[in-house]
Amino acid sequence: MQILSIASEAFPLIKTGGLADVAGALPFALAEHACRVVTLLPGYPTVMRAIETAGADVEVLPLDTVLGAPARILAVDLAGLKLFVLDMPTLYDRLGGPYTDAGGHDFGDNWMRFAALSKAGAMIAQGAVPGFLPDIVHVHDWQAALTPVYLAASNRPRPKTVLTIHNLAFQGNYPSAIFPQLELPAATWSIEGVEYYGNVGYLKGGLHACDVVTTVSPTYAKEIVTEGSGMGLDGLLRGRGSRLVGIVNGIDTRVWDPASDPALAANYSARELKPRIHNKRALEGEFGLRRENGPILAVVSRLTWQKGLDLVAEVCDELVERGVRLVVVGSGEAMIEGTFQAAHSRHPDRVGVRIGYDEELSHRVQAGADAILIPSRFEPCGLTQLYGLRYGCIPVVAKVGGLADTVVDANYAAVSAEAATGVIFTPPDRASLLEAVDRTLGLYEEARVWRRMQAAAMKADVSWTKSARLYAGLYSDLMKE
Ligand SMILES: Nc1ncnc2c1ncn2[C@@H]1O[C@H](COP(=O)(O)OP(=O)(O)O[C@H]2O[C@H](CO)[C@@H](O)[C@H](O)[C@H]2O)[C@@H](O)[C@H]1O
Repeated sequence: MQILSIASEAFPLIKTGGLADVAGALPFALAEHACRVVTLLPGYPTVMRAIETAGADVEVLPLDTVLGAPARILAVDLAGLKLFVLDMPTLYDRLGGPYTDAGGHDFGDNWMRFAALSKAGAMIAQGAVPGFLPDIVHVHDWQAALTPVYLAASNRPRPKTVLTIHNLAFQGNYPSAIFPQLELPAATWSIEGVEYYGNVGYLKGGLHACDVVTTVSPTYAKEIVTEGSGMGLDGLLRGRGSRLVGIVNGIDTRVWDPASDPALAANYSARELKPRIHNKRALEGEFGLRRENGPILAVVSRLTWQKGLDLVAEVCDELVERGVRLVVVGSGEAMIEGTFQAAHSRHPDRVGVRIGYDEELSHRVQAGADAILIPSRFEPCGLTQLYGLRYGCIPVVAKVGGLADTVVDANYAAVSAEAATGVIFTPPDRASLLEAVDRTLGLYEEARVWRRMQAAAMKADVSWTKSARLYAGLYSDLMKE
């Protein structure tokens, strides 16, 4: 099967969050199921530089103008991924990140940048690149969600389409004034098309037009059809019935492997856990933490309301009172960043804070901390708890979305059966979080129980194996329709 995947980021070329991890790892797992995936990415400067640095062979393929501007497709193999890169310097060759300028503000023309990505994807899906015709088009999030809309609106043969929701909070809604520039037929300005309460809704349009909607965990698939968690799209999603499927994310177990990870001070495994302590000592050094025997709790995350990190920021003093040391790596809302920094000033050798994004450091934190706090208010899947499991960094998570699907709570029965892999709490509020921390500290005190939990966590299957099989099955069912 030939799959065209369309995403606005893919690890290791460009990453701001979990979408990149999934778009970068799933193609490898799907290869085991005879799916050949080519991923279409925008030609951001980092992507173009990576191509140049690697000295990779680039095939340049002409493309008709995309939304009125000249464009071309580069076909290249990079970091093991087969890529199409949409080279449109007017849209992508600029300073900043994939979505924001150097000051962190959204680019004003993101509607055009990602409509162009979607439109180019639709053109490729219908044979614009000689010799390439996909069986399935798999698009990710609002940035690629217009591809199924363009395809459904065309009267030429088209492949079947799958749209994956990684986070319903980001929908790509824009004023109606942009509609004429999207080059969509007038009929798509409708309730079955992209019209969304008088605006243009990219995700909304895609959710209607695609053949199957998937999201990244079974529990999130159930949550988003409810009014409380559907973010305005629950009615539409309910209407899709069995065409909405939850498939839990895996992780790239080659990149995330404590036994061989080059970022660590010492490698270790479920069988040989002892060297893990060297990573803890190294983490204490790196963050200037007081060296002692108590636990280190960690946060590696966007510092946002979604992730519930205002809750952690507010209880830093209580954590310190309990003898906990805390390490925070992340960036996001200024209030939360400031609260963590203030906690660091009050407790410089107990609360270590690194504001920013650092991929290697995130590996060292998972290897050196004892537990990772993930008190998300909603979480489609979550990957940091999976990294935590793999690295024996016990996840302490809110009972939502994929967190509930991937962690086994250390209740009495699970601990007795040596099946517990973490601590789950609900609701995501300050009191429950502190209770969960107390429970975690109690488990940590019992060294044998803790070691067994670490071993169970590290043995949990967090790979893509099962889920890649589900995606491959979904694709082949669609092809038979
Ligand atoms: N400061 C920092 N330095 C280094 N690394 C950092 C970092 N901050 C975050 N990261 C990394 O970014 C990724 C975040 O992935 P998540 O799945 O936890 O959340 P995200 O909300 O981005 O993804 C959305 O999409 C994914 C993929 O489907 C879903 O799992 C998730 O629930 C959904 O919200 C992880 O790889 C994490 O290690």
